Amino acid sequence: MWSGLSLRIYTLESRPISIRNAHLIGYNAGFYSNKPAVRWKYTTTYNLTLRHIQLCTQTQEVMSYWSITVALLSITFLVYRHPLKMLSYLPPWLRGGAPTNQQVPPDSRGGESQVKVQVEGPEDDDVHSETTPKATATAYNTNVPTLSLDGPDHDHKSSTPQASPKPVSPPSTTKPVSSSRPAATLQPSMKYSSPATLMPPPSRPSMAPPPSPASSLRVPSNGPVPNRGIPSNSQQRVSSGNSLASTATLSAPNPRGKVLLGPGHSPMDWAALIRKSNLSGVSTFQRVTPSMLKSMSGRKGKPAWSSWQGKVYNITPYLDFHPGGRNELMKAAGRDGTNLFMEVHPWVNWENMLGSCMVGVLVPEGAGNGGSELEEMD
Ligand code: HEM
Repeated sequence: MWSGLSLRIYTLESRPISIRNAHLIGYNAGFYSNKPAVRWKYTTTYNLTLRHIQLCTQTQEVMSYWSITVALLSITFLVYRHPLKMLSYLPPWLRGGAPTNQQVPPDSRGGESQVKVQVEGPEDDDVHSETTPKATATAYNTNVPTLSLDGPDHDHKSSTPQASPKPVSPPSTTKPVSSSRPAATLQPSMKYSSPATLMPPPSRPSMAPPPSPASSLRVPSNGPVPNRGIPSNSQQRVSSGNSLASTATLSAPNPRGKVLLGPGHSPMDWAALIRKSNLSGVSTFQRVTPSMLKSMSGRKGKPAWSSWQGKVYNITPYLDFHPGGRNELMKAAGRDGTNLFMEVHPWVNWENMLGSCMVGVLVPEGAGNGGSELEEMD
């Protein structure tokens, strides 16, 4: 109806006019017209326009009332069905005395506000029967459930699950937290997730060193070398038991070419002996010439000396302790025994075993016996 009347008015005036002034223009045009038909037409149009305007005005009023009514009903329905959600759309000044986390920073809230949240927690069951401000507390408590765990006041009774931290209280070893910050609520979970409490003790390292193929060939840096068998390519010599043989060593060799040592002449006994006394047979270090070394052959009451890498040793005390026998060892007496030694058992540590038997150093012929110089060198 509205659009049809508007079209008629536009047609009569041949130009767009506002609806507010259309009836005035049509009325004036028909009033001053000489033709009755035109006058009637315009008058009718005028009357229709007036009626239309009246209808429109009434329609607008009715529509306005209906719109307002529908809007109010919708808002009421939404507030009734979703009070929490609708509360969030309200401006802060309309929420009144229901502070939320978004309004107040966590640091500025004291213990009283937190306790208030706890007390209002049980009222969540009455959300359907309470008004909108009552539902405000429910919304706040639901959005921030952790605030109810760190409430410092234990005298407030609360039936909410969040307000019962006692069953999961931290262990006694945990550092107590005096503050009511939410960090205290994390302690129960830290109890079960701490690696320090769950980490098993480290396994004990084995006291025995790992075996290695080279360990059997390693030359000990200190102490005597144990009585070991010769390698397959060693040149074993059987003790023949000549005139130099004593009762300390037996002439019967074993399959490895070693002789049977007498009682008290084991390698262990030799190790104990060299720790106790000086077995060199001289009071000071000697400058030993080759002729002097040759004279010390172990015969005719003289000690048996042997040189090894430029050093002279008195091997006489070791004769009865030598696993290869006296005769084998005497082959190096009065001469340099390096080659013989290295041919049989290069793995043996000569210096350690005969350290207490060292006489001096081998010097060229004519260098003389300079004991004082040896002492200075030592
Ligand atoms: C003065 C220096 C010497 C020392 C400290 C010495 C020490 C030893 C030791 C500790 C053993 C036992 C080796 C083992 O059980 O693995 C041994 C064995 C033996 N040594 Fe000597 N020795 C010396 C000189 C000589 C010389 C000069 C010869 C030969 C000319 C010789 C011939 C033997 C033989 C045949 C054996 C037995 C086989 C063996 O166990 O290897 N040794 N000696």
